Amino acid sequence: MKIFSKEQIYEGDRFTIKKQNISSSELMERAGISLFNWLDARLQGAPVPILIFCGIGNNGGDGLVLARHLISHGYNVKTFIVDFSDKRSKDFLINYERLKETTKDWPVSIHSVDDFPEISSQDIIIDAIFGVGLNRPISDWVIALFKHFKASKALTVSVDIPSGLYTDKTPKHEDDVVTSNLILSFQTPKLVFFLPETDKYIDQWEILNIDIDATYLETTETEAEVLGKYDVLPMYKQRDKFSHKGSYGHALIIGGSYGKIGAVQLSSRSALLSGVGLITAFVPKCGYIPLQTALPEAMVITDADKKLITDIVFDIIPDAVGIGIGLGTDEKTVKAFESFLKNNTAPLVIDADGLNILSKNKALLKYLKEDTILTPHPKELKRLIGDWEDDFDKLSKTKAFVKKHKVLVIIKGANSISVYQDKLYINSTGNPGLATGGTGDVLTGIITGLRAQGYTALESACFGTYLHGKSADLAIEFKGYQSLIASDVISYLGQAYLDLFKQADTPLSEKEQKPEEVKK
Ligand SMILES: NC(=O)C1=CN([C@@H]2O[C@H](COP(=O)(O)OP(=O)(O)OC[C@H]3O[C@@H](n4cnc5c(N)ncnc54)[C@H](O)[C@@H]3O)[C@@H](O)[C@H]2O)[C@H](O)CC1
Ligand SMILES: [K+]
Repeated sequence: MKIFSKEQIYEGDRFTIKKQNISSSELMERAGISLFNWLDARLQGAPVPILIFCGIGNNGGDGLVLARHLISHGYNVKTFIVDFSDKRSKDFLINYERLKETTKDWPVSIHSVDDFPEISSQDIIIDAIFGVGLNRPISDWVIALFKHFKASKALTVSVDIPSGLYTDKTPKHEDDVVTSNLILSFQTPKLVFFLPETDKYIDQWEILNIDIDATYLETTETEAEVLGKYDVLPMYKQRDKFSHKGSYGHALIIGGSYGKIGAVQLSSRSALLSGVGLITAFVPKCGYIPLQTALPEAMVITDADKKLITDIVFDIIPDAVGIGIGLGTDEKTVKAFESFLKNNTAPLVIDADGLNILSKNKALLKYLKEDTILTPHPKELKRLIGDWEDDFDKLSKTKAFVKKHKVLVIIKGANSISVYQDKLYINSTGNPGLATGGTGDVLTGIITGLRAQGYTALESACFGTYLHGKSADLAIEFKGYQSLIASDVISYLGQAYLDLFKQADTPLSEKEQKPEEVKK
């Protein structure tokens, strides 16, 4: 699913209005009706007090449309105008008048703390104060209103985006944003829904369709995309009836040091279960017996040294190499890594100590072949690209790094982001159960395995992170968050593949309804 920027959202509005020959207030009507349909389907006419707080721009306008439809369907609604500016938008004003026609009374205006209404924990707050148009610091009394919402403990539903959240920067203080329980966002999720620093403002979100022109949605290139099952499914490569083990590539995992052989075992096993035809592990001598015992399907090549990798030489021709897991950063290993980088021609995935060696020896970056995949967690990324001011700065610095070195970087985290050629691909699977040792080794193994099977760097990164997260999602249903270990993620990889072809068995939600159809 594409993530449109604020400018692209406004452009999509203009395009749709022109192409469908509708007015901007008709588009706002759709937005308000989609909110109404969503709420009505859940509330089923319940007389719960609904307090709608509207700003003076189009986000507020959406709130006014919602208020009108709820009121005319008999709901218990109180509408407030948060009067932070007298520059009311045209469509706000149209709907302000329309609401008056419906209720025969003006909504209540709030100008200061003295005007705040009492809010009970049983009420529902609709936050339609600021949408994507927020562009400067918010007045103190409006921030006090956000705090008043929070103190009430009422269920809070934000229209489009929690008020106070910018689309392109991180808020300075936590109190500057409405604490919302649910965001009903129009047409496209916003990038801030997926970033670690803004995660605390995002509880649940749903996308409401407002029929923005389909051609515009399809043809507009976006900076970011969030990848779900139907985005990765076309990447899947079917297996051919007459294929043999040579058809699915030979992956080589290079890593391990004394006490860290398990990492190589996890990576190699993951590569195997990702579907690779052959797997070889290159380890120090101490890894020979453990690997041959625990993973009989793997071939093992050993370094001359017992405990460390000191010279990476082998006589196989791998289709992809994953290097760095459990490797250590001993001087001899650094030398071996350097000479390997200079000579390697196979598609490459670098993780863990491989990344740490690169960070300490930036001169080695020039040896990275195009489309090398780097899989840093945030600390490794910081060592690689330097510190950042906020998540947006982190993304732009990563993009610059990716462009300069012509590589692909996967920023690992709750929503792992693959950064490639100026674009961000956000993974949608995974859960906090993955916060445990070894899961990164598993990811490296899966991605190396896919790469060896002929998936492109981008496909391997996107499909690999998807499968990795999906395995964990399926595994926790039986293991729970606490007891999930990296080996479980590998065990459920087969289920994650099978799940790609399972049909959704949930009925179509209101999201798929035509927004024009107000339910009677
Ligand atoms: N395609 C869609 O997604 C549609 C979305 N809609 C809704 O429109 C808003 C965006 O509306 P806009 O009028 O551009 O902005 P806001 O309502 O978010 O902002 C209010 C208004 O206030 C000014 N402003 C910004 N920051 C401040 C501040 N700190 N203090 C005072 N005033 C401020 C700003 O200049 C704006 O004019 C979107 O989120 C959706 O809810 C459309 O209804 C349909 C299409
Ligand atoms: K809002």
